[in-house]
Amino acid sequence: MAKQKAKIGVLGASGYTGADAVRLAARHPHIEIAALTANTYAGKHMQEVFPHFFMLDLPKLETWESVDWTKLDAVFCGLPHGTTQEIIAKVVEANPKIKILDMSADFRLRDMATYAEWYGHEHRAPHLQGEAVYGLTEFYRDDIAKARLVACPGCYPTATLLALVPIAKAGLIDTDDIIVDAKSGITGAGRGLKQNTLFSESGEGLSPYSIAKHRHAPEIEQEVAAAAGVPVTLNFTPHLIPMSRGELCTSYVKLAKGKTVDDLRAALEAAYKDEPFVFVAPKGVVPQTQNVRGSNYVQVGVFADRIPGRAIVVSTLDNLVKGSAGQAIQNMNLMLGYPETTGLEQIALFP
Ligand SMILES: NC(=O)C1=CN([C@@H]2O[C@H](COP(=O)(O)OP(=O)(O)OC[C@H]3O[C@@H](n4cnc5c(N)ncnc54)[C@H](OP(=O)(O)O)[C@@H]3O)[C@@H](O)[C@H]2O)C=CC1
Ligand SMILES: CC(=O)N[C@@H](CCC(=O)OP(=O)(O)O)C(=O)O
Repeated sequence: MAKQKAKIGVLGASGYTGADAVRLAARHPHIEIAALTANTYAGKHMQEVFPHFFMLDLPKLETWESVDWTKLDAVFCGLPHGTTQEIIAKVVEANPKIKILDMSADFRLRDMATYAEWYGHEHRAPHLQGEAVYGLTEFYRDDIAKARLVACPGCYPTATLLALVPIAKAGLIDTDDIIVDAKSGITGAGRGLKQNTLFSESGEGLSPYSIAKHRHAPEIEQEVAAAAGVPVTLNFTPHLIPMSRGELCTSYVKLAKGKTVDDLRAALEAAYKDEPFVFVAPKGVVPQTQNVRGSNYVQVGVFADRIPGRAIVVSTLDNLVKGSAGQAIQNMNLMLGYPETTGLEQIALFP
C-alpha cells in the first residue's frame, strides 16, 4: 500500500518565500498542501494572489488562527521576523508533534541578548529557542533530521557561510579580517509595498544599505565562530541590485600564515564533494547568479587576490530557493525521512 503523503501548511503563503514553498511543495511527490495562511490576503484564493499557480488546486488562504494544526505534519513559516515566535508557540501548543521549518530570523540567534540587541525586543518564545537547530543543511544535517524546530538561515548567511565555514573550520584564514560584500535581488525585501523597491527607485541603480548594522552580521558571526572555535567579528555590507531573485556574496579573506589559495580550494572541495547542491566552480570559472536562478544549487568560487596573502571567495544562490524555501524543503525531507534532494533537483532557469 502506498505510504500516505505528509500534510503540510504554509504560514505566510501570500508572501514570496511562502509562495516559493508552495511552488516546490506542489510538485513534491510525498507531500500534500493542506493549509495556507495569509494576513491581509486571508479569504482569497492563492491564484488571485499569485496567478502563476493557475494550474493548481490549492486550499484557500486563511488566517493562522483558523487552521486546524492537529491535522498537519509540518509547517513552513514565511512570516516577518518578530511575528513568528508567538505564532509558532501557539501552533506547537495545538500540535506538539508538528515539524517546523521557520524561514524567518526568529529562532536563528542562539544568544538571547544578541537577539534582543539586533531585533529590538526580547525573544517571545525563549522556551522554543533552546531546541531550535540552525538549518544550514550541509553542516547540521544530523541534528536537523532529529529536530522539531529548524531555523533556516537567512539568504545572505546561507551564501556567505557556505563560502566561509569550511575554510574557517580548517584554520586557513585569519578570522579577524573578513569582509563580506553581498548583493541581493529585490525579492529579498519581501512582497509588501516599500518605496525603495519600486521599479522606478531600484530598477536602475545599485544601493548599499544597513551599512555596518545589518542584522545578518551577528548571524554570520555566530556560525563562523562556531566553525573556527574563536569569537569572530566581520564586516558585512549588503546591496540591493535590480534583478528579481538571486544573490551573490564576495568574501575577502586574509590567509593564515603559511596557507595558500590552493589550501582554500582543497578545503571547499573536500567539504562539498558529496553535497548534492553545493558545487565548487573549477579554477578560473566565476560563479554568477544566472547559474542558480530558480534552483536549489549553490556555486562557490575561490580566487587568489593580487595582494599576496589574500583570497576572494565568491558564492551565489537563489534567495527564494536555497536562500529560503528550497533549503526549508531540503530540511523537511531530512526531518520526515525522505531522500534529501526530493523535489529540489530543478536546474537553473537560464537565461
Ligand atoms: N525574501 C527573501 O528572499 C527571504 C526572506 N526571508 C525571511 O522570510 C520571511 C518571509 O519573507 P517574505 O516571504 O519575503 O515576506 P513577504 O513580505 O513577501 O510575506 C510576508 C507574509 O507574512 C504575512 N504576514 C505579515 N504580517 C503578518 C502577521 N502579523 N500575522 C500573520 N501573517 C503575517 C503576509 O500576509 P499578507 O501578504 O496576506 O499580508 C505574507 O504572507 C521574513 O522573515 C524574511 O525576512 C528569509 C530568506 C530569504
Ligand atoms: C534585499 C533585502 O532587503 N533583504 C533582506 C534580507 C532577507 C532575509 O533573508 O532576511 P531574514 O533574516 O529575515 O530571513 C534584508 O536585508 O533585510
